[in-house]
Parts: sequence; structure tokens; C-alpha cells
Amino acid sequence: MANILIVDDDATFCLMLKKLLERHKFRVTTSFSPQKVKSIVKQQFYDVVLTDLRMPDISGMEIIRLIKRESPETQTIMMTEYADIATAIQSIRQGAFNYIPKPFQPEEVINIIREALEAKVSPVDNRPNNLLQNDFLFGTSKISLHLKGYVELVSPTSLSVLITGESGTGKEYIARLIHNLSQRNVKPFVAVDCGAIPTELVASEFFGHIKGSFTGAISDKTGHFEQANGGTLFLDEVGNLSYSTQIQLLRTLQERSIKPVGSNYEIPVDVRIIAATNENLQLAQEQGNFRDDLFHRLNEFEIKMPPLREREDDILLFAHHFLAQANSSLNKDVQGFEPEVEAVFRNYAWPGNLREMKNVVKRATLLSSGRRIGLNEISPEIYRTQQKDEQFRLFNETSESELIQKVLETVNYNKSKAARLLKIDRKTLYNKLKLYQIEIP
Ligand SMILES: Nc1ncnc2c1ncn2[C@@H]1O[C@H](COP(=O)(O)OP(=O)(O)OP(=O)(O)O)[C@@H](O)[C@H]1O
Repeated sequence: MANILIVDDDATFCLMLKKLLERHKFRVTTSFSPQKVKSIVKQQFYDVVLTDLRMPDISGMEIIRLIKRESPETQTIMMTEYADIATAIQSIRQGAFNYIPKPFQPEEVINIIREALEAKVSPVDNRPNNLLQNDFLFGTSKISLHLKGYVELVSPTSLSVLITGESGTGKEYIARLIHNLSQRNVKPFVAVDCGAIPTELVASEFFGHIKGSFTGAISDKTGHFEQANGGTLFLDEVGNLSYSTQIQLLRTLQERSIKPVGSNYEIPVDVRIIAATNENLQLAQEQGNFRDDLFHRLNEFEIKMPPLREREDDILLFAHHFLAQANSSLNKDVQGFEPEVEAVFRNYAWPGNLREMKNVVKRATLLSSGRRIGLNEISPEIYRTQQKDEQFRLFNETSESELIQKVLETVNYNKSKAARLLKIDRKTLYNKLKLYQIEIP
């Protein structure tokens, strides 16, 4: 029986959710006092922790970081108001398994917990590559055809590829595709989340160790480089690597060999590196946080993943693709979307990109009882945002700084929302606030 912990300062909600989960045969503990979570997870192992995002003294984001530190095998799910979706997406970057917008239907939360239990928690992921075959869609917009051209060009080479782009744009999917289209496809594709490895274990994780080389090294361990030998090593969130790990990594790439921790021998390795980042790695490099030499070694070929809002001609194609996937996983037969939903989808900014769209469509499919998905099955936040968006287009004739000021006031100075409405990312918004000296009260 799986152990679930619910963390929410709203006691009534906690107890209702507890009852629901217990009816589905989960063993449930609740904590209305988020500060106590640390001692709770120390006493017992939890398979899944569901945490609210906004709580008075500690944020859900901190809870996720804490669980990651104290109990790395536990899956976390962020519960959030739809308006907080951009922050929820950040929580996935911090290591959450997924997020679920509140209010949710009982089936939704049960489904997401089951998915979390099925997914193996490990910084390494060597799922079989044929996973992609039915799942992957390129799109037909001009920008997608460009992307396809680049992928076909670079895949058969041995060049290191740096994939950049916002969260949820499909960086890992493209990395798997590049591997599948290369001659290395008969060997493993090993995906490593560089942000999820504790600093003290980095060397052993990448290069392996021999039994007894440090406390806790109870048997020999094969590192990621050796696991990926002959294949591809995917370094996700590569911007999170510490400076000292960057040095070790560079050395390995230059020497093409590794030395397991505690050993005195070298093992030759032949690994193609594909790295991905949400951050501006070039900026990190210019600011001295990311090594120049490693940056150039990883960036032999760059692929920029476009945000979904820039793939206008692909939006409905992806929506139908995700609908087909949702029908098959939920055993439903929803035929399509009402025209007003299609219009909403085309206008929405999709800050969480393909990942968000997949979640929205899956949820709508689950809720739908008709042949087509209507507005009732879509969270109002999506079309409210769209309406505001249309209003804001009217302001375009005024200066940019006035527009930003206006948007900020309307969303009560919530920067994530403002950035979304302005169709810029948060970093760009920060730069513009600085540029126009706009103060946030
Ligand atoms: N080309 C695609 N075709 C179909 N589904 C896709 C495609 N690209 C991405 N997806 C869907 O979107 C989800 C997010 O993709 P992926 O994990 O590759 O994004 P990412 O850019 O690596 O995100 P992050 O930076 O947050 O790790 C995938 O799990 C998949 O369901």
C-alpha cells in the first residue's frame, strides 16, 4: 500500500482529500503545518507527497526542495490554483513529478498519483527509445520544418548538441530523437538530470566508484559515462553543474576516458553528449558561472526549441495529437474540440509549452462527456488570460513602459502573470522593469 503525505494549511481540504485517497486504498498522512514536514519525512518514507503551492510560512517550492534533500526517492506533486501555473512549472524544474491545478476532480488526482508511483525516481532515465515512435510529432509550421531540418542534419554526425529553450518545449524529446536517428541507436540513451544529483555524489554518479572507496560505497558502481558507452549521454539542466564538476566533465570529454572514484585505472569511453538548458548558458558563461571551454565543447551545434506560442500553425495539430494520446490512455473516444476552444488555444500564451498543453488536453478529455471538448472542460484561467490579452493588444500604441505598468496593475503585480500576458519571459520582464525603472510595490 503506497504511503501518501498531503501538505496544505487548509485543514478541511486536507481531510477531504485524505478521505478520497483512503477510499482508493492509499495510506494517508496529512500535515496542516508545513513547517513540520521535515520531521515527518524523517520518521517515515512517503512514496508521494502532495503539497500546496501557497502557504503562509513556507512555499510549496521549498517543500519540494526539502523533500528532494531529505528523501530523494519520494515523488512530489504540486497542487496549485490555475493562476499559479508558471510557478508550478518552475516546481517541475526543482524536481516535482508534476502539478495539478485546483480545483481538481477525484479521478484527476488519483490518476496523477498512480502515474507518479509508476515513474521511477532516479536522476538517470534509460527508458526504451521506442517510446518516442507514436508519441513524437514535429509539426508543420515553418519553424517546425526548420527544426526538423536541423535534427536530420545533425543526428548522423558525432557533434555535441546543445538544446536550448523554455521548460516544456520538448528538449528531451528532441534529444531522444537525435539519438534514435543516429548510428548510436543500438546503444543506450542515458538521461541525467544534472540538477538532481547531490554535489557529494556527482563524481561517483558520472564516473562510478569501486567498493569501499567511501562510506556508503558498499559495492562497485557503474557511472553514467560507462552506462552510455557507445551511445548518447543526455545532460539535462546542464547549467546546474557546479564549477568543479564542469572541470571533471571537460577532462573526460577531452581524454575520452573515465577513472572511477577510488580506482587507479582509466576506462576508455565513447559517448556522444547532448546537453539541454532552460537558462541562458551564454550569459552564465560571460558572467563566469559556466566554463568557456566546456560551453564551446557542448555547443558544437545549437538547437533552439521554439516556445509553443511561436508555433501558431502547429497549435491545433498538437492539441489533436494530445487528444488522441489522452483518449487512448483514459480509454475515451472524444472526437475533437469546439470551435471556441480552438480559438482559445490559438490565443493562449502557453507558458508551460507542450507539457502544459498535454496536461490541459488530458484533463479536458477526462472531464468531457460529449463528443467534443467545450469551454466547460477548460480552466477559465486560460480563456480569461486570452480576453485580457486581447484588451492589451489595444494598448500597443502607447509606449512599452506604460503597457508594462498597466499590465502589472491589472494582475496585482504578479510578475509571472504579467510576463505571460505580455508574451515575454520573466527574465525579459525583469530587464524591462530595470530599463524603465518601474518599481514593484
Ligand atoms: N515533439 C513532441 N511531440 C509530442 N509530444 C511532445 C513533443 N515534445 C514534447 N512533448 C511532450 O511535452 C512534454 C515535455 O517535453 P520535454 O520533457 O522534452 O520538455 P523539456 O523542454 O525537456 O522540459 P524541461 O526543460 O522542463 O525539462 C513531454 O513529456 C511530452 O509529453
